[in-house]
Amino acid sequence: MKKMFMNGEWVAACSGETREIINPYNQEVIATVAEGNEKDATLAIAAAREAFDHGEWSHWPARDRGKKVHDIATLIERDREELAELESLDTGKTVEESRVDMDDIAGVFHYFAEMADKDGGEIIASPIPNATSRVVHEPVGVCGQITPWNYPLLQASWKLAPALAAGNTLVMKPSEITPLTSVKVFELMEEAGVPAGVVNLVLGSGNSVGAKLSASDDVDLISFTGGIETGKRIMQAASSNVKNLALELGGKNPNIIFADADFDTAVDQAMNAVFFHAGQICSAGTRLIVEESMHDDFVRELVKRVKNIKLGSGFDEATQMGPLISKEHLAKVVDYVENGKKEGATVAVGGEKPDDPELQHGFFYLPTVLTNCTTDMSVVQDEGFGPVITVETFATEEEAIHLANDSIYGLAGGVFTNDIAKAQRCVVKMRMGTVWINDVNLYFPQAPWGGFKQSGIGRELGKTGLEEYQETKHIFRNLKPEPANWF
Ligand SMILES: NC(=O)c1ccc[n+]([C@@H]2O[C@H](COP(=O)([O-])OP(=O)(O)OC[C@H]3O[C@@H](n4cnc5c(N)ncnc54)[C@H](O)[C@@H]3O)[C@@H](O)[C@H]2O)c1
Ligand SMILES: C[N+](C)(C)CC=O
Repeated sequence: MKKMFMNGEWVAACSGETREIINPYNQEVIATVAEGNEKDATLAIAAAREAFDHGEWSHWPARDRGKKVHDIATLIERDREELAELESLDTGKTVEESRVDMDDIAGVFHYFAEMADKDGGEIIASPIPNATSRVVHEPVGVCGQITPWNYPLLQASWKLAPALAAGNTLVMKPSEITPLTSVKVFELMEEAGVPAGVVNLVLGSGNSVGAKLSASDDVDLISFTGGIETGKRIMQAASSNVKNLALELGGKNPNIIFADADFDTAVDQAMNAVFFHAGQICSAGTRLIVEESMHDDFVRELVKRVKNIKLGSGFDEATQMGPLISKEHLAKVVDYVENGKKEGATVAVGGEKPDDPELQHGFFYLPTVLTNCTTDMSVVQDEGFGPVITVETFATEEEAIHLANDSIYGLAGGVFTNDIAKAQRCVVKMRMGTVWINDVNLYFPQAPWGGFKQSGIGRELGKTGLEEYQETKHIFRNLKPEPANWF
């Protein structure tokens, strides 16, 4: 049984309960893990609180903390293949995709390790004579970190690395469906010699462990990646002690395709945007907004290529798309498409589960293109989180921008055109945290990631990703103390 990590020890759940982890490709049990609850969360929070309030970690020289974070990255690189296979077993994504994730993850740890000792604070020009004014950054304290199932270790790394580099202590709760690589990375952090109590892992459900982390007065910051409704609940719970809050929520991401775009690139990237990891990506380009004059050619080519996507086991090199994460999620995607059909969308390809006998034990759904879509349809407005792309058309640049912005979300979007001035005009008006020109779904440690509107609050990665884990302190020093004689 996989255990939880608290105060430097591997422990079972207080209740003794366990949970079975299922392979979404064939529904086989791949692991049994401890199933913690509020009591376990309380113990982990206490360990993190003690380590922050009375431990040495937050007072270590920043350079030494950076070295420790580098060591974690090196161990991830050493165990890259094991981690990638574990991630694919747990999520169903292809091992090739998981290998890319592991390289990204090691890169994130190296990036924040490098940043750990680069901040010397700032001297302010004091408006008061005979005084100095200095700004420094300090760790926030105890951080609660809650992650989703679609990119289990990648999303964890975006939280763990900056929190540690900045000198915080933390309690992480991974998704209860996909905890395996998080357990492994805590083993690596133990091996790297991160002091006891600094990093703590509690496994269990959102309603118990996650809710406890969000509401506890002993937690100073909550960083959450997941769905919008959960984010709203966490935001409410976090108000109990006015926690610092970072929310990375969902997206319904448009790709505007102008008729002057490179045709083959645009078709190819429209597919990359949505069919990686079966569309279970927050920034998946699920909403195609295509210029009227090229619509028919574009859809014809798209459908031709989508028909050839090979579904299967993530461990088969020929597989291009794996299953959805669970039976429940598959049922949601089925309903989502059925609703779209009722609203008038046309299924150009897909639109059902595959009938291939080899795929009947997994949670598979066919890659799907829906045409004749309009902005008022639920398939255009709601995040389906499956391999489903909707197609709308536009006649003018203004209309394309209007459609792209017609959403409660604002995570990411793309523009495909060979007219750079046109691209720049669109970028300025698109209300999203990331906009790609002639590309899709790119992210790297140096650039901030996060959403406008209801896609979230705050930014991970980049300089801002470290700042989320820092408090800012102003230190004023009077060089000529004397009575003010006001009273
Ligand atoms: N913006 C981003 O960078 C980003 C990245 C990845 C995923 N996501 C989003 O994540 C969602 C998919 O992930 P999911 O289905 O795991 O999301 P989810 O909201 O169901 O769960 C996410 C995490 O929250 C926990 N949780 C559930 N209820 C909770 C509660 N009441 N209090 C505290 N924690 C609770 C879950 O156990 C899990 O660990 C999608 O909407 C996707 O867009 C966003
Ligand atoms: C943030 N990202 C794109 C890595 C994963 C979103 O689900």
